[in-house]
Amino acid sequence: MFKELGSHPVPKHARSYMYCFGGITFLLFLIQVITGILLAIYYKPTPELAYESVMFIEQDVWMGAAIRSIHNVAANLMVIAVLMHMFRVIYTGSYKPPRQLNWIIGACLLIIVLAFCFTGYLLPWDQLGYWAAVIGTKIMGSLPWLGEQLLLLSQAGSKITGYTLTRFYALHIVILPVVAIVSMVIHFLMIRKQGISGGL
Ligand code: HEM
Ligand code: HEM
Repeated sequence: MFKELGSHPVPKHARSYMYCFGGITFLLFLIQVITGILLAIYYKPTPELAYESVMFIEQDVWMGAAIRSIHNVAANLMVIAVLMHMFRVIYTGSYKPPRQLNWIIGACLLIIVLAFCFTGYLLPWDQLGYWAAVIGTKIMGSLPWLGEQLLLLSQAGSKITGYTLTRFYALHIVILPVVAIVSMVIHFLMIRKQGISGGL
C-alpha cells in the first residue's frame, strides 16, 4: 500500500510552488493536531478553570508557552495557506468538471478551518474570546430563516455561558477533527482518482 502511495510521480506541469499550498495546509493541520493534543493535556474546559489552566500552560508547563504559540501561529498560517490553495484552484480553472464535487468538498474544508479558529478562540475564556464569540454567534443569528435556531444552537442557550464553552470545546477537539479528517480523506482520494488538473 505504501509503495503504491509513494511511487506516484508528480506530473511535470504540477512541479511548481503554486501546487504546494494544499499540502502545506495539510502539514499545518498535522501540526495543529499534535500541539492541540498537547494543550488538551493541561487545558480545563470550565468557566472557573479555563483561563487559569491556560495561564498555567503559559507559565508553568515545560514548553507550554512555545506549544501554545505554535498552535496560535499555525492556525493563522492555515487560513492563509488554504486561501492561497483556493486561489490556485481558481487561477488554473481546476474547479471545472470533472472536479466540481471536489471543489464543493474543498469549500466545506474552508468552513471547517474557519470553524476551528472560531471555536478555539473562545477556549482561553478571556475578554477577546468572549466578545468574539458574542459577535460571531450574533452574525449567525442574523441569517434569514435559520438564524434564531443557529444562535440558540451555537450559544447553547440565549447567551454565552459555561455551556457554550463546553460546546465549543467538543466541536474544537472532537467533532471538527473527525469531520475534517473524513473530508480530507475524500478530497485526497478524489485527487488520486481524477489526477491533478492539466494546469494552464
Ligand atoms: C483543509 C483544507 C484543504 C486541504 C488540506 C487541501 C488539500 C489539497 C491537496 C494536497 C491538493 C493537491 C493539489 C494541491 O495541493 O494544489 C488539493 C487539490 C484540490 N483542492 Fe484542496 N485542500 C483544502 C481545501 C480546499 C478548498 C478550500 C478548495 C476550494 C474551495 C479546494 C479545492 C481543490 C480542488 C478542486 C483540487 C483539485 C485541483 C487540481 O486537480 O488541480 N481544496 N487539495
Ligand atoms: C485535533 C486538533 C486540535 C486540538 C486537539 C486542539 C486543541 C486546542 C486546545 C486545548 C486549545 C485551548 C488552549 C489555548 O487556548 O491555548 C486550543 C486553542 C486554539 N485552537 Fe486548537 N486544537 C486542534 C486543532 C486546531 C485547528 C486545526 C485550528 C485552526 C485551524 C485550531 C485553532 C485554535 C485557536 C485559534 C486557538 C486559540 C489559541 C489561543 O488563544 O492561544 N485548533 N486548541
